[in-house]
Amino acid sequence: MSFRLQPAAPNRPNRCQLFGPGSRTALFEKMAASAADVINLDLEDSVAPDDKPQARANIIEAINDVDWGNKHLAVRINGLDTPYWYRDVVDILEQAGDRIDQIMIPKVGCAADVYAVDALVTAVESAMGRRKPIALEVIIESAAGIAHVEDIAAASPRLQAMSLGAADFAASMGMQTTGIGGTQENYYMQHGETRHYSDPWHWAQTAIVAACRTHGVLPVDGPFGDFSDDEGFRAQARRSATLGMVGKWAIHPKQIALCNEVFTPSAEALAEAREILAAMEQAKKNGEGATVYKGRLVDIASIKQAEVIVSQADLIENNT
Ligand SMILES: CC(C)(COP(=O)(O)OP(=O)(O)OC[C@H]1O[C@@H](n2cnc3c(N)ncnc32)[C@H](O)[C@@H]1OP(=O)(O)O)[C@@H](O)C(=O)NCCC(=O)NCCSC(=O)C[C@H](O)C(=O)O
Ligand SMILES: [Mg+2]
Repeated sequence: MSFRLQPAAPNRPNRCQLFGPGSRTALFEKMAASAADVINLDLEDSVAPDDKPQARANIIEAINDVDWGNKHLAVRINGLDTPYWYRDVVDILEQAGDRIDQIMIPKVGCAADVYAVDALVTAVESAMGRRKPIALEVIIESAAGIAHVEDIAAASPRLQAMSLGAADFAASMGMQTTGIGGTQENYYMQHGETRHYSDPWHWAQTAIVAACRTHGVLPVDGPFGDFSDDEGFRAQARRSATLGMVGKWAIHPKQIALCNEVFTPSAEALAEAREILAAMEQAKKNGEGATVYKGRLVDIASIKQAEVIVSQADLIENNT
């Protein structure tokens, strides 16, 4: 136990991050009208190289002109290994108004990657007299990223969120799969005649959650590629929520409701959390630190567990 308190993560809903290519302007109004908490306008891998300048211009226009309501509005810039990223940052922060909230940095491999973008953002903000500080989010999607995950989580006071990018992560790790998230056919234990499927993303997810929780950053699960597989999406998202992630990406509008369903505590979970708090309140009055709730132990740590669920529900109720 450390005497230092764990810092709180940003107090905003982040159940669903809806992505759309900056080159598909027809999607922007639909994204704005959706039920996603966060919008990620993309300049990176969903935009072909020849379309990058036009996509940048489209996104600047959309930031200025579309009514984004109360959505947290982010732009995914190109990676630091490309010639595009600095112009993404400079053009957006020079030409887009204050409605933009956040820049997402893909393929972050070390803390210095975040430092470099932070330095550029800080310089442009200062030169332009921008009053609203731009937040950052990062994607962990490489072997280097996961190896340096804790340093990355601590890299900038601007950092608000960190996602696992399953597709690039799998490629960087040399994983033998073309699936983006979810169950992988060849990742199982054999017990007698029965296959027990295991979760190849689990280790990276827990490393991300631990790094994020240590440094007050929101941990987010990335894409699930097969948007025709609702149950596969639910299973992946439920595992992520159980591990402490606060939300997941939607790469198709079908996935928005699934994100919101899984990352909003259910009425049953909320009722149980409130009953545990009431049971512990009664225990306190009785001078006890532990008591029995539905035949199981609850103690002072149970109060903190229950408060996670109650505060998630309150946050969503107060912001939607
Ligand atoms: C996946 C898509 C290319 C599918 O597009 P489309 O063929 O148009 O889908 P549908 O015909 O099924 O669309 C039905 C209606 O929904 C609208 N739509 C489609 N996509 C979106 C969206 N993203 N936001 C809002 N609305 C959307 C269509 O216009 C249809 O509307 P209507 O005609 O009125 O009914 C497409 O969904 C898409 O481009 N998705 C996002 C892709 C993307 O951004 N990818 C980047 C993130 S994932 C990644 O980069 C990997 C990661 O980094 C890693 O390494 O893991
Ligand atoms: Mg990627």
